[in-house]
Amino acid sequence: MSASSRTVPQEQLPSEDLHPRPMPVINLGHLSLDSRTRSGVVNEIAKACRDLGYFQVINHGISQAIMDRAVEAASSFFKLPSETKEEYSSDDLRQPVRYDTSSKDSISMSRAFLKHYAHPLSDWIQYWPQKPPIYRDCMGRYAVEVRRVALLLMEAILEGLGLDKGYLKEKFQEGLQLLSVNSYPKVSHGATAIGLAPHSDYGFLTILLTSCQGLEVLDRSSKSWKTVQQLPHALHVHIGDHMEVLSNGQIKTVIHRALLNPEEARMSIASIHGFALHEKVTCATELVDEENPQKYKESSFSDFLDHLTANMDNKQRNFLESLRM
Ligand SMILES: O=C(O)CCC(=O)C(=O)O
Ligand SMILES: [Fe+2]
Repeated sequence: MSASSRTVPQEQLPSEDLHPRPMPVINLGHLSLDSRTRSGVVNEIAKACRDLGYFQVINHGISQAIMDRAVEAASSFFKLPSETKEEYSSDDLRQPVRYDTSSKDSISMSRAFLKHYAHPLSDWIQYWPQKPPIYRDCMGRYAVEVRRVALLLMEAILEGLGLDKGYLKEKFQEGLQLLSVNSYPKVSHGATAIGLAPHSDYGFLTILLTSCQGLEVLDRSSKSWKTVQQLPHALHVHIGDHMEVLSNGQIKTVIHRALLNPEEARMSIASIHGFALHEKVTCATELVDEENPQKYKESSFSDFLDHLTANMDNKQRNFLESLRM
């Protein structure tokens, strides 16, 4: 993740409204229907990506039970005693599993998180917490399902950019999946209402499952925060830094933040999808020409980790800015 470096600090901008405004909701089931219906959905996704960079998906094929159990596993993990959770603490960003609280990374204002890789599951699951006993099974099932959705979405987004169906398919198939499992307390009197400060996510796209309202996205045209609606059985999707690079700036990364919920403690599970650790992401040559010269340098997830490590205490550690040509 990279913190935003816009001129007005996003922390200081008020949320535009207290009530969620409708956001595009895409029926993913329609992607597998006849080609006319599919291209209608691809166009809807392309428009949402170009205009906003975020949308929600329904009819994605992940059962409510799988989603509920993943949230339950996450919430049970954070209820464990601190000593148990701290077994996973590390300053080394390359550890396969990492637990931390607000203190160290410069964007967690009031958040505890557990981050771990999830694909290929058989390589990583051995490092995941064994407590609570349901964690590996419930989070593993969700991870596999949400990755299937991410691959479907990637294919549709690339198609919407005019790239071939199957563009870089192998690199996406072999790509990494990072789960950021987040826990926020209920807002308490006199404390900051921001759980996670404004930032963008590094990968191509992020799919978020949240237990209750709290996520906000920065609307580029009005420069105001939009509350992300909490629709039953929907998942929220937003574009990350590497999709902006791949599309040569045709679609842009999304600055977002998490507010604490006044009613209840909040859990979220962000599934971030990118290429494999050392695989470089570059602007698609098909989207570069004289009128649209290459706008970003190539980079990998490993380069991103190096950037974060070198800018640990720096709130302006914007990865995407460092790639601009
Ligand atoms: O908790 C949320 O709603 C957002 C989490 C997030 O942005 C992240 O983990 O990168
Ligand atoms: Fe994020």
